[in-house]
Amino acid sequence: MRTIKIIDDIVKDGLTTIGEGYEITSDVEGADAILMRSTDIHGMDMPASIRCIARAGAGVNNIPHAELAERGIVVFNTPGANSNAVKELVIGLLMMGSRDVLGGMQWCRAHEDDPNAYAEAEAHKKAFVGREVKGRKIGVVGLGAVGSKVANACVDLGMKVYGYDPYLSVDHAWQLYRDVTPINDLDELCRECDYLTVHVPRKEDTVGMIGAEQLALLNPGAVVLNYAREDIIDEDAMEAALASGQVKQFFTDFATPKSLHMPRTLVTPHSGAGTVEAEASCARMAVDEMCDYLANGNITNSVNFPECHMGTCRGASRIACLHANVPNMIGQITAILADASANVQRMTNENSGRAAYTMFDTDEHLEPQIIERLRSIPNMWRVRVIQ
Ligand SMILES: NC(=O)C1=CN([C@@H]2O[C@H](COP(=O)(O)OP(=O)(O)OC[C@H]3O[C@@H](n4cnc5c(N)ncnc54)[C@H](O)[C@@H]3O)[C@@H](O)[C@H]2O)C=CC1
Ligand SMILES: O=C(O)CCC(=O)C(=O)O
Repeated sequence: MRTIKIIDDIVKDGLTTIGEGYEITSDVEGADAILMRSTDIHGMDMPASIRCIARAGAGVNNIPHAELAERGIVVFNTPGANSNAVKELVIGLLMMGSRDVLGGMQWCRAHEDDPNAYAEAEAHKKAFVGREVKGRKIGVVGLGAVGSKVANACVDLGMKVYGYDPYLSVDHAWQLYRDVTPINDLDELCRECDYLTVHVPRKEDTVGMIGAEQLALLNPGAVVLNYAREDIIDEDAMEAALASGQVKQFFTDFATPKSLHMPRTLVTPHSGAGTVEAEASCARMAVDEMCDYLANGNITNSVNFPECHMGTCRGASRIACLHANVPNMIGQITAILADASANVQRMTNENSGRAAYTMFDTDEHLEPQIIERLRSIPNMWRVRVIQ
């Protein structure tokens, strides 16, 4: 029986794909895997039993995945599974930033006991006049699963859409409407934008990438949205831009001590992906990735190990080796197997960045001392006997 520790609220619907042979445990100690969402697990004592962590969501800045790779722990995420939810909210907020919907509603509520409210509303409605987004310029920073959908939806709204993404994947490029104009320079993208929205992961080169300089390039009275991570946009710079009127309205999904006190800032409680559909599809994808890894060693959508698929084991035994991406690892593995006269049925090796993965099926079970020899190869992070 394999055991899974669930951190965070994972919707029941998403757990339905956990098949037989798995049980949910309340104790992380001794668990095989962790299923989680946004809790920050930096600094968490990670038991040696944990083989993988599946993050039901896109961002993995809450998980020390590089460090965990070296402990042989595979970290998965669920690319694209919640992107439509974020897109829909961003488009809704774009409208809120263009028409004073909230101000108008608050005015009506404040007049709930006024018998003349109906007539007074007609007289007051001018105070809530907005502008249309059609024909306005929007800059989209990051054109991945979320950004590409936001950009396309803005084209559908008749906006002039510009996108900045130096690492744009071929898949996402294919999905982009041809009316989205790619811009190779961030400052150029920001220049004279009426709207700016960020959809990049939190990493070294994205933290604070929108600062005072970029905000100053926007058209005065611009609307800015941050549904990526709290520090992609420099908060001090944003506060100053809001105070000067350079930014008319700021929407953010992150209730930081500062954002909650900034003028003309509307904050949501990290609810960009908060739809039943997104929660279920993230959970299902995370569960599928986790179970396929635990049962078969296959890796899909890992952020710290390469993609690797060998179906189900057809031999007597399947062994997976998680190791550093350095020369002569396969040479050392095969030398040990040759020494043991082990017949390898199938073998695959993949690498990405600092990590590599070698998986093989053998005709017979390997003796424990052979497994120990594999484990003792320098730069070998973990050897799993899957079957
Ligand atoms: N508020 C919420 O509930 C949610 C927030 N997010 C956040 O949004 C981020 C993006 O999500 P997805 O679109 O699903 O991820 P994704 O990985 O599909 O897209 C990210 C895009 O950012 C681009 N990028 C990376 N570095 C860049 C840079 N320096 N400059 C410009 N572009 C850069 C990548 O090339 C990629 O195309 C996530 O990492 C997460 O932090 C995602 C989903 C829900
Ligand atoms: O799990 C969540 O609720 C947050 C979603 C998110 O931020 C992400 O997918 O990156």
